[in-house]
Amino acid sequence: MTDLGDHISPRPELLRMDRVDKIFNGDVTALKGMSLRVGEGDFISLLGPSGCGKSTALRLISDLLHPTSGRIIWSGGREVDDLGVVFQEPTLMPWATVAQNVWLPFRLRGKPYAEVKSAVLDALALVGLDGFQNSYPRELSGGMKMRVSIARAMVTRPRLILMDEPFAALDEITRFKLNDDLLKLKAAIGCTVVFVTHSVFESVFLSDRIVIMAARPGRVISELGVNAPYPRTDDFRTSAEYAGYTRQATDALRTAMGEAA
Ligand SMILES: Nc1ncnc2c1ncn2[C@@H]1O[C@H](COP(=O)(O)OP(=O)(O)OP(=O)(O)O)[C@@H](O)[C@H]1O
Repeated sequence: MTDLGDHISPRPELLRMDRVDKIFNGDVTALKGMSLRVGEGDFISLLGPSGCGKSTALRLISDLLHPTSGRIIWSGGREVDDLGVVFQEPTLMPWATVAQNVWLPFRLRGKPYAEVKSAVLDALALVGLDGFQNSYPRELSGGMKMRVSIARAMVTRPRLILMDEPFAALDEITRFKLNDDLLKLKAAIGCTVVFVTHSVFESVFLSDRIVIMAARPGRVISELGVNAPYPRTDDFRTSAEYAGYTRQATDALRTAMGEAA
């Protein structure tokens, strides 16, 4: 399935996975022939059963892993500040304050706190944590810790944010709230998001494109465009249109799981 998404995403290309295979230890085919076009400003969800290679795809895009074959090409090349990553666990430093945690990507690039303080405080304000800069992670709820993790990922204003099931461990109400806020944040900073999830509901609410994957070997089997306008609110969550998209995504996922069985 090459040139996937060329017909669906009209936006300028940010990056492209071109027939990427990833084989671990010579015998585990985590991904086979994955092609994906990511457009500037897209919100793409990778949806699929456990083991279909969703996290492997994110790690390949973030350069933590290298393809066994195929290529990942950034249009116009990639700068160090172009990428932010959010994992399922907030992965905060417990001994450091919220502000020090969010400062980390700058610190790793040798930038003193005083120089980037306003960017750190802006990022915290954008995730709804105004005034929490001197708190420690242990003083925060699970949802607030995830907000810090998101602030850290976007503090350098990356062009692309990769998110690997960031809300899976949260209760449903907190998850809804973070879904709402993530869309607002994306609109505010104008970034592109590639988001991994097991949840059909979450993928439909957030995405303009859902890439459905199957396991053994991990591969893309179909793509669903969600052509509902942003901003999306609770009205969208309770609409017939939303129900229709969740039905289509569920059917596609069922096919993916059937193919994998
Ligand atoms: N470092 C590794 N070494 C060997 N095999 C690996 C490695 N990382 C992933 N795999 C295997 O590659 C396949 C895809 O794994 P991956 O974690 O990408 O799937 P996933 O879709 O993200 O799964 P989940 O939804 O459970 O997180 C699995 O069979 C997994 O066991």
